[in-house]
Amino acid sequence: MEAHLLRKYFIMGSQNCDRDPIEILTEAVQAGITAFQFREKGPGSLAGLRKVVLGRQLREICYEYSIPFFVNDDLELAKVLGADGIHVGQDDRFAEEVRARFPDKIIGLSVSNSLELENSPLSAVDYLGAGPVFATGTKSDAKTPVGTKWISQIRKQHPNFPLVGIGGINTTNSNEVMEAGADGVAVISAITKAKDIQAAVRSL
Ligand SMILES: Cc1ncc(COP(=O)(O)OP(=O)(O)O)c(N)n1
Ligand SMILES: Cc1nc(C(=O)O)sc1CCOP(=O)(O)O
Ligand SMILES: [Mg+2]
Repeated sequence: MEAHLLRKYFIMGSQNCDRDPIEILTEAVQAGITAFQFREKGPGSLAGLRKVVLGRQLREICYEYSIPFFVNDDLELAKVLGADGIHVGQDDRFAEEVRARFPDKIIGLSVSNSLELENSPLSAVDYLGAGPVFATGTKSDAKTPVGTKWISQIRKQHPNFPLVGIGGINTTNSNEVMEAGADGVAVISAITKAKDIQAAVRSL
């Protein structure tokens, strides 16, 4: 994949939103996000048909603005929505299985420590999501923050592998993540909770 697509990677589900998710994503794409992940998960999230209906609307916005659209975890949903990519974690479906099923989609994999990295099938995935870099209140089962050191360690081991930092990243600390060697930053609350999404995306 082209690593520049990871530069400002926005992740969102309706459970992250205090107002209409369609409005939030529209403002974010207009402000210059480079990728979007639909992560409808956790307390307050939609299920079943309501999840699919929202996913279709968000997918359409990304299509209109030529932004790659990813689905988190849910392979069936990714298929139904015609997603460009899928993000899976260490506790989700095996990345090789996802690759076998979706040879043409962009596949992202989470890595939080050296053991996970060593055991990761890098040949089956297109980018790594590394974190949580900083403490996050958004994901209740997030691991202990690993700091920007984790980003620089991965970058040292894999100089050219597409890499995005995630977890507690905001407009004031995103530069640290970039300086450590990431190709980009993946954020939820830095955009969903921003008073001015245009300014937030610009600063990231
Ligand atoms: C870009 C990106 N990186 C990491 C994650 C986290 O994935 P995972 O560890 O599977 O946790 P959940 O998001 O499924 O709760 C991600 N979603 N995106
Ligand atoms: C979805 C997710 N994954 C993480 C990981 O470490 O893998 S942290 C996280 C939540 C990111 O939300 P915020 O930008 O609001 O901190
Ligand atoms: Mg997951």
